[in-house]
Amino acid sequence: MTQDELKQAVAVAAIHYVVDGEIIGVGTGSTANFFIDELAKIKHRIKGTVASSEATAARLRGHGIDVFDLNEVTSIAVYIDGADEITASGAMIKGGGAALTREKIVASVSGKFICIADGSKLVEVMGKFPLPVEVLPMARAAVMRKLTALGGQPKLRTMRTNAGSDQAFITDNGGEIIDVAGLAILDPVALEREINQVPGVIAVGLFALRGADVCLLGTGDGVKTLTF
Ligand SMILES: O=C(CO)[C@H](O)[C@H](O)COP(=O)(O)O
Repeated sequence: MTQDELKQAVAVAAIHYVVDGEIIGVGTGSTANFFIDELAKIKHRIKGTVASSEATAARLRGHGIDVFDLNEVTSIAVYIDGADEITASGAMIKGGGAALTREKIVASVSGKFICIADGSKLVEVMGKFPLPVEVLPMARAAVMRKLTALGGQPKLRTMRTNAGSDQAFITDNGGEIIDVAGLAILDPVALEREINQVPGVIAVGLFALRGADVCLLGTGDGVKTLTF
């Protein structure tokens, strides 16, 4: 099976976790996009959604699915999102799609976090995928020095402009993303706490303090359910 077929399979499996009549938190990325397309088929069963990015909100609205501002909502039954890496204990690296801050906020107010991922995302030790950290632009250099001191190799995420030059990638929140390579994350909870308290950090893409409750993992042998 291709990686896209595995993503599609876990998106279909995730529909089982959608709670009728409730608000559903929706993540960002290619796997989440497959899920949005599946959710559209049962949109009459849910009250609406909260989106973790402008891109996700646009895709949901494109399907005619209601998207609520988080401030209008008191509870979210379940949050469904992909991951860049996930461990056997449910800790994740997220933020490859630059939506880590909103993803963390929506996940934090959700009853359950269902991670949907193809099998390549399951790792023993996280860190091969560079850890995304969203920062206030004025703190970029200071935070990079701290991340270097922690043993990482930080790099500012850039994007190519229409004019062909590179400029800092700007998130939905007006932040910048630093991708940190070279970390072997042996204690994800401790590292998440440590990076969280660096002034200028908006959010770190480590989801260990609040990890996944369930991971639907797409494999050649079908969708495996890991419960944490
Ligand atoms: O954290 C994310 C976006 O910020 C995504 O969940 C993560 O990057 C996985 O993306 P994909 O489903 O495209 O592999």
